[in-house]
Amino acid sequence: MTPGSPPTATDLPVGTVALAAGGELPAVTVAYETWGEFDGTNAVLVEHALTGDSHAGGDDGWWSGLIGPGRAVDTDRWFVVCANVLGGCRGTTGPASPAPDGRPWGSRFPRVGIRDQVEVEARLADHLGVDAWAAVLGGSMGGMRALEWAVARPDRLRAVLLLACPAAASADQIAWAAPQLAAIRADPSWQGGDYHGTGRTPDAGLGIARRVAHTTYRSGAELAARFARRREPDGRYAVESYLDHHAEKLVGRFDAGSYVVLTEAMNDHDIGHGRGGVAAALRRVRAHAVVAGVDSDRLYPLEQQRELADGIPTAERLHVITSPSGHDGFLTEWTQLAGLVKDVLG
Ligand SMILES: CC(=O)SCCNC(=O)CCNC(=O)[C@H](O)C(C)(C)COP(=O)(O)OP(=O)(O)OC[C@H]1O[C@@H](n2cnc3c(N)ncnc32)[C@H](O)[C@@H]1OP(=O)(O)O
Ligand SMILES: N[C@@H](CCO)C(=O)O
Repeated sequence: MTPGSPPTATDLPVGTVALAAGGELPAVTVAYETWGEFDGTNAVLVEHALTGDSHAGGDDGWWSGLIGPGRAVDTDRWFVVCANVLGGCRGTTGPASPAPDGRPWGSRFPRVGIRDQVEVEARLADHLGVDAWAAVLGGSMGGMRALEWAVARPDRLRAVLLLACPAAASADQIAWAAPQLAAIRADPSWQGGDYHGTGRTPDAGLGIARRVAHTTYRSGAELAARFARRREPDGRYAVESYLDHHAEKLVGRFDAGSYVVLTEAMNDHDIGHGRGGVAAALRRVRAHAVVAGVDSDRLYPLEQQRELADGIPTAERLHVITSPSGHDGFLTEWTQLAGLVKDVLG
């Protein structure tokens, strides 16, 4: 494929995955896209967040401002790979996928973690012939996977960008996830997680989850500046209408079962578990590390990225992204993100 040409999208079977917490998941498929041309040393892995997918680049990708010819991740130079995460709903095996018996996994889908997700990505790297990534870049849940790469497979990446992510999910983050999970499970259409193929989907529950989550992804100051106490012609507060819109969009493009699986994977994230604690785990990192947070992020506050920057021997300092957009700043602040990406890619 020639640099700058359209992405290639592929489904790759990677076999049975032995899960870090026990048990196994058979017949796993990973869906991924690539941009640019592989020369043996120039592969960059981009890790998506909770509701993202493999479509990071191109003109309509979720990181389109950063990935493409002449952009910070220049696809004329770098071979960019982005895979849909294990447990997701965009091609990689998740609860909506058929199990080996042909029925959807549904409630039978096991509890998978960030470590399992990275194991699947490592098999993809093996398939692509990538011995070591030039860099792994990720924010939020994608940052958790990038960190897992750097800690668990230090010889398989030369640089890492960790954006708006923690060493371990905090009580506050698990707390914000709790009403989201409860809303989905309380929806009568959830049917214990076995709603796939029944013609009923827990849209109301997923929509409530997104409203809660999206509020935590933005800052109070931003909401005040954008919406204040204004109302829509139908009487809803403008900020309610905004959340309704984001709920409706997510319901239209995402599976509630995946939302539950991935939210629990984030809750379970603890880079130090079984590795002598967070500090010991962070000391394993050898890749050049750039760590950044968003100053207005109330969900993954800067203290968490400071812990990473202080604990990772190869991280020089904490970079602070200035943004009114809260946690979502890692998806919107193109100019500042481009500077960080250039720093990582050297
Ligand atoms: C493009 C894709 O395919 S996305 C698929 C992959 N998705 C991901 O990776 C998830 C990551 N993305 C996201 O979470 C979000 O889309 C973000 C963070 C990028 C959005 O951030 P921003 O660009 O700052 O958008 P913002 O939060 O201001 O929302 C804008 C939307 O709100 C709508 N909106 C604004 N005010 C109101 C209001 N009062 N009432 C109703 N809707 C409103 C806008 O019309 C706009 O709608 P649109 O997105 O359908 O065009
Ligand atoms: N807006 C992001 C936030 C999660 O980090 C998403 O939907 O994936």
